[in-house]
Amino acid sequence: MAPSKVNSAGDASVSCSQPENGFLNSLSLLSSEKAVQELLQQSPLQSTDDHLIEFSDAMRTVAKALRRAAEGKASAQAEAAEWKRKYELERARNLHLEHKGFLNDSTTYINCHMLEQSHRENNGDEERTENLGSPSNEQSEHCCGSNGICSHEVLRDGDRDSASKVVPNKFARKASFKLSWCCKGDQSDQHKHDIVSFERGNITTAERSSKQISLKWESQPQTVIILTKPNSTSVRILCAEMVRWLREQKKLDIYVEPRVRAELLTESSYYNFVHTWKDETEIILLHTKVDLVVTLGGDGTVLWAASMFKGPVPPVVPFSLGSLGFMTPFHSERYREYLDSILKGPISITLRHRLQCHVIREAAKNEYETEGPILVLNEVTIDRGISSYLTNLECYCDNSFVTCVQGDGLILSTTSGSTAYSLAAGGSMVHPQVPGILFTPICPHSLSFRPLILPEHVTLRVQVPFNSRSHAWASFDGKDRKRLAAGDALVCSMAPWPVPTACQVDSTSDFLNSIHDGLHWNLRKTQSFDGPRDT
Ligand SMILES: NC(=O)c1ccc[n+]([C@@H]2O[C@H](COP(=O)([O-])OP(=O)(O)OC[C@H]3O[C@@H](n4cnc5c(N)ncnc54)[C@H](O)[C@@H]3O)[C@@H](O)[C@H]2O)c1
Ligand SMILES: Nc1ncnc2c1ncn2[C@@H]1O[C@H](COP(=O)(O)OP(=O)(O)OP(=O)(O)O)[C@@H](O)[C@H]1O
Repeated sequence: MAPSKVNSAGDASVSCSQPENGFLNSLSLLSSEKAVQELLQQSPLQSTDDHLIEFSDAMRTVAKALRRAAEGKASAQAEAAEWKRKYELERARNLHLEHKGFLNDSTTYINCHMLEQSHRENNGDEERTENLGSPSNEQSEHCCGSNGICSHEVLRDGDRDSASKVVPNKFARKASFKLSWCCKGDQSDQHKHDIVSFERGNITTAERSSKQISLKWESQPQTVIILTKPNSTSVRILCAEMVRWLREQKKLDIYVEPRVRAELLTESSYYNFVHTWKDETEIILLHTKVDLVVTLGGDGTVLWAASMFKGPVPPVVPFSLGSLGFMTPFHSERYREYLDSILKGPISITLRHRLQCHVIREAAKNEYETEGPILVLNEVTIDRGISSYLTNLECYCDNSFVTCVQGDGLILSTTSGSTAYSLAAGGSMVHPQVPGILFTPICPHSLSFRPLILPEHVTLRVQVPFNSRSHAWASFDGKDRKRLAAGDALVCSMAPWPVPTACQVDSTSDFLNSIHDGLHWNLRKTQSFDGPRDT
């Protein structure tokens, strides 16, 4: 009988030494197959299997340990980056103050103080000093008491000491305001943190989700920044008109971008009073000077405005001069009427949450090499860029494995961004006031990949694995593309600084108007009355 062999893969191979004898060959084949069956049931193979199972278990344990180590590293790096950013912000602020002589020159101190005082008095605004400079003793936790929160809490403008008490900024010219959560048209007594109450052992939910947020100025706004869509004649004309009106009728200080100031001055030297800034350091400090942001353009201009404020954002009034205008409820023709009532207040606002993203490089030797955070109002997208290969993205939520995205990419979106790219990729539309993060795949190569909505408190990590065929690309509100190489990760969580946007009516009406007018949501001709019906 011809000898039968089993190769390393467990396949049987038969050597036939006498090919001329067909009958004998068939016989030997049959007996070889039998021998193979017998061999397969023998213990050496069984034990090989056992070893393989043991080995793969061990590999899995090693992989798990490696993943945990990588996760620990990523979150430590994210935390380090956040501390670095805070340090840099503080340093920039100190440099700026030093530059202005506020810190060292006592003469300047007094002069500035007097100047500031006289400016306030000229504006009939002595009250503002009290608001900003001397929080009363009862204001131990929230200076506005329990019925609402103040501007410095929403804007978190960093003027707090380590014990989290408000450090009064004597020179701040910013108007202060108070936010309160109203329910069915009434001012609610409940503070924003009263989401649940525990009475007599029962847990009940407060009606937080139905509450409209109202902003009430506690001192008159004095400084407005106008941000405009570039290369638009209608925007340029409106901007010039609005600057003149705000100056002459409302006596406001006005900031515009350097490009816009140059355009205004080309038109007339009248616009010499308009302020601008020179460099990034001054942009970082804008939120300490500006009371209100006005945008003239479409949604892209609102995104642009939000991106200028890497920390706290003053209330934004978005005027619609674009094609879609999901976040721009104010019609530009009626700007006088709208601005008049907004400057008086109170106004309904939508607190639009932003996501804070860190790119963590595998190659970073230490936390100082980690890139600074990027804040997005709509979404961060991780996609395949120009690569023709599927993305392979490992996703974790608070260090638990979520899934691997194999497809064109992944969108991590805010609820404000739910009507933008995420919607086009099949995500749900979510009211902007709902706190959450949307996890929406882009063209997943799988039949069962439904989009997710995760709670606001989670930290998401999207990692390009080492066995990925190509790089991935991250983009932030459709801008600023960054390459993610194998081993790089993007860590994303809710940012502490929302964008407060003024509502035309209220948060819910504005959202519904946008999906009806902007997207023609569920538009269908009404079925006619005549025809068959249930009897
Ligand atoms: N396939 C898509 O739908 C797709 C692709 C790429 C980017 N985008 C979106 O474009 C945004 C960048 O906007 P841009 O103006 O700088 O670029 P853009 O000029 O290309 O305009 C994108 C369009 O998206 C609309 N849009 C933006 N934010 C929106 C929102 N929150 N809700 C509803 N519609 C919104 C804008 O009105 C505009 O019509 C990105 O954040 C992304 O969401 C969408
Ligand atoms: N001040 C600005 N400086 C530089 N770029 C800006 C500025 N404002 C807007 N942009 C950019 O210009 C582009 C178009 O802006 P925007 O979306 O506001 O106008 P639109 O396309 O006419 O309106 P819509 O978004 O409604 O279609 C966006 O990509 C946006 O990022």
